[in-house]
Amino acid sequence: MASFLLVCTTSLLLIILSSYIYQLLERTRSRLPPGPVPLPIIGNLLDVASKLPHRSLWRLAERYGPLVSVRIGAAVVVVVSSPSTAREVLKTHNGSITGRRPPDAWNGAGHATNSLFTLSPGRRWRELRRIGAEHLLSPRRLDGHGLRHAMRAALLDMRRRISKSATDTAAAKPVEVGGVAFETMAELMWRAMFSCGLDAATLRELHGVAREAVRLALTPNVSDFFPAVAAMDLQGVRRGMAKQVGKVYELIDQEIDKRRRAREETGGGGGIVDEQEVDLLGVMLDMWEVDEEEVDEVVMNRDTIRTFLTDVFLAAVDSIPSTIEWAMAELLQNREAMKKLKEQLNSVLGSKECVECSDVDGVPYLQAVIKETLRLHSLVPLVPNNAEDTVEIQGHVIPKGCNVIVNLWAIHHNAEVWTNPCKFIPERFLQCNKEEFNYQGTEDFEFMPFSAGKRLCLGLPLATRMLPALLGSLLHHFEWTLPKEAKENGLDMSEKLGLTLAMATPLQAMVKAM
Ligand code: HEM
Repeated sequence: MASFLLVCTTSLLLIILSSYIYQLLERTRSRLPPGPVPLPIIGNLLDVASKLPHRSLWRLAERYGPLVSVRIGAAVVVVVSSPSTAREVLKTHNGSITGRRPPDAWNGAGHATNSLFTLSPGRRWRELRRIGAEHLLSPRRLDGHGLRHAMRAALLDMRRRISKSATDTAAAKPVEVGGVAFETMAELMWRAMFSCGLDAATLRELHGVAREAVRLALTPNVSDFFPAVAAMDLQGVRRGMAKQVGKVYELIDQEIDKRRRAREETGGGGGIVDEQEVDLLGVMLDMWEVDEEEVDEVVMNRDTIRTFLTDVFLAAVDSIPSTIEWAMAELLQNREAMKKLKEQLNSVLGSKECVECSDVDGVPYLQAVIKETLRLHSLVPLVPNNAEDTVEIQGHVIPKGCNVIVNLWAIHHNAEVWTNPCKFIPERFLQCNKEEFNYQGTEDFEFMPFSAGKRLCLGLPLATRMLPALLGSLLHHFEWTLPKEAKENGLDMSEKLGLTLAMATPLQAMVKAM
């Protein structure tokens, strides 16, 4: 028995050693970008494993250069960390490096099958993306009557809610800034999707669901690095995600059923108020009905509707509140910037009851504060792609099937591009020509919080309208200060990475009505 065990152990060690040597030789032969030497089996897991991978990958780039390759379990990953290498991925070779390999979590409830975030750029992705960009989240639709009305209603509700805390001076308690922004965005999205508001219990439930779903979405998961064991879902991440996504599906299904019944009763839309017919669900149901008649071209059905609406809902209630929270945290610590911004808002808005998106176009410092927040706290720090063909970048080979991560956070902190990259200086966006730093992914690929190329964020038109309107509203109508404890001990600015990069300790602030 002992000799049998010895033979088994020796064989196992030999297999591990030879696969290790093979990996090293393969790396030299294949002209992969440089990187740390991988260990047997786990590869470079120890070099990159961290709760904040954008920072550990940034440190690797400082040592090995703007193109680094690492091996994590069975996967080869190339990390891109400079404007010039990002241009190669997001422009020159954009046709070949926009594939997706969805994290296993996204397979929960089959979500990845129809999710724009995880579909590879085939026909289904193209069609869903076109529908999203042209019909659902286009500037024309967002500036149309229905959505402008929903935005206004959500902002007025926010003002009312904060006013309650602001006037209750006897028991003045700090307000959770991200929570307020979450409620506003959730209300807005529900109105935009279904033309109805959310009751307090559903709002609370959705807050819990969103928090858990964004945590699970990118949780480091052994199933992603060792696909051979993925079916077991050892950490329960896929099951957890299925549960959260399932709750949103359930609420969306109820709205779909309600609307379909109403359409049947009124003979296909007649009698239903106009507002409902132009909301996102109304537009998607119209497409579904057309698709049902043309059986060959089915893109829209119950699955695609609920996946799309779940995606945009979660993206909006996570990304925009997190950005607002970071911006407020920076402004609360930088009283000069806060004062300057409030003065500009005051001179442009005067005593306006509600800040609308169109008003705040004329407040350059507000736009600069938002850009600087998105640079310093890059909300989506890492953009994952998959190479669908082998390509060559700056003399290195990126093999087909390899994961290619663009480290937007590292690019936004590149000291060759940004003076004092770790400091909050909104003025840097005022000193340059306006076109130079638009949001569409600049020509020089130095500032691109929404990424660039074919997979540029679909929510960009909504985000660039809601961010200034929301931040402008918070600041124009209220006076904000840090709670006593944060004033004395400093604010905890540490990060937590979920679907987006959020503040690890939710920001609390004292508020007074103006
Ligand atoms: C501060 C706000 C936001 C930031 C910084 C942001 C950033 C990003 C980034 C960096 C990507 C990855 C692009 C790529 O793969 O190259 C992305 C994708 C995406 N975003 Fe956003 N986003 C924001 C808000 C939103 C909102 C509000 C929505 C929806 C209403 C949204 C919907 C999407 C979708 C659907 C994709 C996937 C696009 C695709 O792969 O085709 N985002 N976003």
